[in-house]
Parts: sequence; C-alpha cells; structure tokens
Amino acid sequence: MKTDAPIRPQVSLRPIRRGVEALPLLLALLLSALLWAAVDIILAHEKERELEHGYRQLDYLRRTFQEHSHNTLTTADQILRLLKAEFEERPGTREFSEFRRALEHSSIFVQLGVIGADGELQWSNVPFKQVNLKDREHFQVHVDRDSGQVFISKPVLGRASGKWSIQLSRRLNHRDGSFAGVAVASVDPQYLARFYQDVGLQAGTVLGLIGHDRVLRVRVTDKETAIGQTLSDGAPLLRALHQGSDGRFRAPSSFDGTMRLYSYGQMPGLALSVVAGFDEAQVLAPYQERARSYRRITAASTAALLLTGLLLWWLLARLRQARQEVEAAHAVFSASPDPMVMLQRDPGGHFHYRYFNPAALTLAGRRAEEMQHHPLDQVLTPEDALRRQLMLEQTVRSGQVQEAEQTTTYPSGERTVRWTAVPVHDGSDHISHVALIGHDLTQLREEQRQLWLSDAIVAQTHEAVMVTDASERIFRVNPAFCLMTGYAPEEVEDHSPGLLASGVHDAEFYHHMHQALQSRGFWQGEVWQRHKDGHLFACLLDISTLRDGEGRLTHYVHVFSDITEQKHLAEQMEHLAHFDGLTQLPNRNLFQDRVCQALARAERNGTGLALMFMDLDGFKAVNDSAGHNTGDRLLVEVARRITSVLRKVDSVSRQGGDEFTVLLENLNNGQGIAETEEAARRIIAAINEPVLLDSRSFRVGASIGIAFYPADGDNVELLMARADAAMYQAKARGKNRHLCWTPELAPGEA
Ligand SMILES: Nc1nc2c(ncn2[C@@H]2O[C@H](COP(=O)(O)OP(=O)(O)OP(=O)(O)O)[C@@H](O)[C@H]2O)c(=O)[nH]1
Repeated sequence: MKTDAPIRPQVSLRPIRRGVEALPLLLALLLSALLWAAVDIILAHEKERELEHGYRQLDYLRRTFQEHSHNTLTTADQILRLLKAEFEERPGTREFSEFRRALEHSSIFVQLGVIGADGELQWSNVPFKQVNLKDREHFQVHVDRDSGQVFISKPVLGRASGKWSIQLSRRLNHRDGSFAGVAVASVDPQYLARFYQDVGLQAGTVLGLIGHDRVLRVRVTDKETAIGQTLSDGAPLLRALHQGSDGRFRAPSSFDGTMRLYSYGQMPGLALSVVAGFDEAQVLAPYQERARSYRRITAASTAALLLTGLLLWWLLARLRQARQEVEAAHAVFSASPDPMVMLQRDPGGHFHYRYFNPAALTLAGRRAEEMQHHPLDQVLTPEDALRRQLMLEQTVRSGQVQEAEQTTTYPSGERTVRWTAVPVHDGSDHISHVALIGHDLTQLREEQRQLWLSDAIVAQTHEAVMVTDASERIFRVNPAFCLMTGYAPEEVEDHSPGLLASGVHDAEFYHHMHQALQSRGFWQGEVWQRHKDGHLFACLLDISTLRDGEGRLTHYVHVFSDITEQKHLAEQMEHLAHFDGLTQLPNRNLFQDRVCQALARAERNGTGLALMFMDLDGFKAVNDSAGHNTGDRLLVEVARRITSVLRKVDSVSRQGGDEFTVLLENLNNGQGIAETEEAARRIIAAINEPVLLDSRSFRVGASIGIAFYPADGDNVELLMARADAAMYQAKARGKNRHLCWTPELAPGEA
C-alpha cells in the first residue's frame, strides 16, 4: 500500500551537541573565578582602607605623642632658660631656691642642676654628692662654643640620681661671653611614656622618640618601656627619616621583628623625631576577620556553583544518554517492519492515534495526517474500531499486557494481525496511553492454510508420500505410505528409505537414480519395494529434490504408487496379446514375429527352417457330441502333445479354432525335409492317441501342410500361405497326414 505523502517519523529529536554538557561546569568555573577575582579586589580595597584607617589613627597617635613630648621638652628647656637667665644675671649665685621649690613635686624632672666650668656639679634641686661631670657629652658640647641651642642628650644613668634620664643642657656664660658652666635639666624619659602606659596601648603598638644620633630616648610598647636603644644603620626608620622629615612606612621591627605600620615626624626645633607604630596584624585583624568571612562565603558559593555545574553536567549527560536511547528506540520504532502505534486515552475513555511508525501507516493505508490525533472510528471501520476499543479498554482495566489476533478490513484489504497491547503509565498509576505492537500474520495464516491444504492433500492422496531430509533420513510419511508399506510412521521416521529395499535392484540402479537426482533434481521409474511383511510390490516412483532459498538441498520427496496390479494386468494383456488364452501357446501374432525373427537369423546364418500349418480332423464332432468345454480341453491336450514331441527351440502356436502352426529352425539343408516330416509324423501320431475326457475317449487326427525356407519362400506371409495350401491339400488327400508344399500346389494359391 502506497501513501500519497512520504512517511516521516512522528517524533523528531534535535540531537544534543557533543560537549554541551560540560558548559554548565565551565560556566560555574568561570563564575567562581570571577567571584574570587571580585572578592580579591574587594579585599584588596578593604585592606587598603583598613591600612589607611590604621595609618590615620597612627598619625593621630604619633602627633599626640609628638605634641606631648615636645611640650615636655620645651617646658624643660624653658626652665633651663630661666635658670640660665638667673645664673647669668646674678653671677656668683649658688642657690636657686625658687627653682627647687618649683620643681619640688615635678614628675618631669629628675634633677635640675648647674655644672661649673670645671665640670663640678655646683647646684642641684635635689640633694647631691660632689661629682664631676666634665666628661659628659651634655657638658662637653657647650665648652668650646655657644650654639645658643638646647642640647638633648642620650639617656644616661645618673651618677648622682642613679636614674635614667635625658639631659637637656644649655651653656652658661660669664658676662664676657666666656664659658661659665652648663645648666642641665634631667628629664625622666619614663615621664614621656607613663601616660601612654597608664592609658594602655593597643597590643603591638610602639611609640618612640629618637635623636638624630640614632639613639632612642625612649621606646614605649604596651608591655614595656625601653631607654637608650640604638638603631642599627640599616633600620627602616633611619631610611625613612633620610627621605623625609615625616611620613609613613611599613617594616618589620628592628627590635622584635613584628611587622608594623609606622608614622614618623620631626619634632620642631629639636633634633628629635617621633615615631609611632601599630602591629600590622592588629590593624588588619578586622579586615582579616572580614576577609575570612568573605572567603568562607565565596568558598561556599563556589562549592554551590561547582556542585550546580556538576549536577547540570550529570543531568545533561543523562539527558544525552536518554536522548541517545530514545533515538535508538526511535530508529527501531521507525525501521520496524511491525506496525507500532501509541494511542492516547482521553478522559471519556476514547482512544486517539498519537504516534505510529511507517509500518503502521502502510498497514492502515493512510497518510500521517489522516491518523494523527484521530479517533479509532475515523481510521477503522465501525466494527473493527469497536473490537480495537474493547481490547484497549481491557488493557486499561486490567493494567496487564493483552494479546489478540484480529482480522481488520483496511483500504488495502483484510489483514490478520496479532496485536499486543501494553499499558503505558503517565508517571503515576494512571494509564494515559496504550502501545499497540502488531505482527502481521496475514501471509503466515495464508501459508498455514496452504500448508494445511497441502497436508490434507498429502494425507488424502492414494499415492504414498515419503519425505527425507538431505541426509536421507525419513521424517514424514502419509497414510497411503503406511497402507502401502505396512509401516507405521514412527517405525520409519529417522530411518533410511533403504528399509524398503527389495533387493531386486543392483547398486548400479541406485547409482543412476542418485546421479539423475543430483543433475536434474528428479527421478522417475519403476521400483520394486519390500512390504513390512516381506512381500515385494512394484511402484512407480517419483523422487524430487527440494532446495532452500540459497540453493542448498534440503529434502527429497518420494511419491510412489503401487503398480503391482497394473503390472500384472499389463503382463496379462501382454500375454493375451501374444498367447492363446486356452492353450497358452503363442498366438498368431507372436508366431508371426517369431517366424520373422527366425527368417532373419536363418538368412544371417544360412540355415533353413520349416513352417507347418496344421488343422485337426474330426474336431467338430467332439464339440458337437461332448460340448464346447470338452472340445476346449481336447484342444489343450492337443497343444500339450504337439509341444511334447518337439524340441524346446521349436515354436508351436495356435492360430485359432483347431488350427496350429509349428516352426522348426536350424534345419540342415540336406536333412531338413526329413527331420521336418519326421516331426510331422510324431505330431500326428501323438494327436491320434485317444484322449480321455470325463471318462470318454475321443480320437482326432491332424492334417499338416509344410513349407520350407528358403526353398518355398523367404517371407512369413508366403511361407504361411504355402503351408496352408499344403495343409488343404493334405485334407483333400484323405486327412491325418502331412504334405510338403510343391510348386504344383501353386494354382491353389490364387
Ligand atoms: N470347442 C471348441 N471348438 C471350436 C473352437 N474354435 C472353433 N471350434 C469349432 O471347431 C470346429 C472346426 O470345424 P471344422 O474344422 O470344420 O471341423 P472338423 O470336424 O475338424 O472338420 P474337418 O476340418 O473338415 O476335418 C467348428 O465346429 C468350430 O465351431 C474352440 O475354441 N473350441
């Protein structure tokens, strides 16, 4: 069945391109990388902000410390200036009691004193022992010249006070400007630090006051206060001071190795700089905390993204695999020679064609648009649609696979199809579709019908049928075979046909039979077979070979009929045609054949032969007196007697009625006549003997005419005619005698 439009698959699938499934993962990786980059940028910015914030606080602290230190030191210097003024305005004064009183409760000053030009401590606000300070730097710097500047010394351990102090000193002059000594104020460096220690510095914070001589006047941390430490040449602070009077830098501490942020600045008017430092780790601690949070969140987001990517990858891979499986199933669906249909069930319980393969369209003889979404009764006849509906309903009701063979009328004709209905669930218990898979049995059923017919014919036929396989083992026989051979099917199955061999035919016979089968594919002939009970019977046997589609010989089919009866009948007919039914002697025809053959032989061999024509004398009287049957019996006896007195090689025949003929062969030319006449006499004598029939004696005679070859003729007609003529002459001459033909008898031939 051809459809008008080309048949297209009812489901079309767009293939998923290879590698697409990796895209979500790649996207997730890219997003993760971008996220991390963004977080890094944000964190870097936050770090900058945090550092800037730290530096600002540091600047503030440094300026505060600087201000405090500067105030302290300038206060001390002012006291020194006052003392210097007092000393120089009132030379010789050795008591500065107002200074002593003023400084009585000062926590800044360790000591205020005046050192004479000889270096001896002349006055101090605190009790002191006589001590010479000539060697001290804060004394020495003023001896040679008056700089007019206050000198701030490195921290020294006071010889008088026994305390660490920084010496601020100014030169004292006589009125003439010559060196008169040095006013010195010892400031407690702890004073500079104490306030910050009392307030409490943040861990890791450092404050320092450093002279241009690289010596730290004081260094305060949250834990301790150090005095008099000297910075090494390569110290970062020195490098920074070298570059500018104030600024910021970041470096590991020369003392404890801690990485710090530093702010430094020059103390105005003093050869001192102030530095403040924060432990970078402390400054960045909030940032680090936030950074950890950000990174934790980013890591979690990355993990979520990657997991999502992996999940999508897995899902897409599964989808591709499922797609491939669907495509494979679809290829099978499309290429299947069996019709496949998916019917959708509507809420009303009616079924509509949803999907179908080309084979289904071919079967229905419809175009796709004539089936798609159409109900059953628009595609099938009402009766067929109803039967199909019932089958589908049964499938839905039972939830089980149903099978049914249905003969349906399609536009192309009736088709017998075995349908398998499979319920299809919609993901729940509800059966939304039913798949129908068909197998067209029309041809099979027709073949089965033909086979059944063939079987019936074979079973009914009167001819025996025997089928053997290629190895000539019997596997099928019909009832006629059993009847003909006496064997039951199970007695011959798996046996060789040789069990029917009669032994009549030699190996050559069977060899020719096989040759004919191999070359022509069939053989026909008469065969003698052996019945199960042992008797032989003749068959007309037809053997045909069967071959499969590839030409391989698969079977031999033997069909044979029992022709024993026919053979006997033919033999009888043959006999009747050539022999006399009463006496069983050859009849006229056979005798004439034999004479012809004998003439040919005689001619070849140069021998002679004699032909006798004999008619009984007085036979009619037997018939008349004793009846025809008795006459028959007498004729039989006469025939026996004639035969008995002749040689085996001589031929005797009955021509009909009471006429007989005799053929004598191989006669010597010299003695042929005598031999023949002697034979004629023996015949007559034998016939003359009385015949006892039913207790009655009968006597008949015989008149015999003889013709010789080659003397009297060279053909059967002539010889017969002349022998007959001689026989008539013998009758005429008194009967019961023989007479040879002579030319004188010729006029009688006419
Ligand atoms: N019983 C019997 N008689 C036959 C048969 N055929 C012919 N006859 C009879 O044989 C007889 C032959 O006749 P004839 O030859 O004239 O009788 P015949 O008595 O021998 O006479 P002649 O030949 O003159 O001696 C006839 O009576 C035929 O009816 C036969 O098959 N059986």
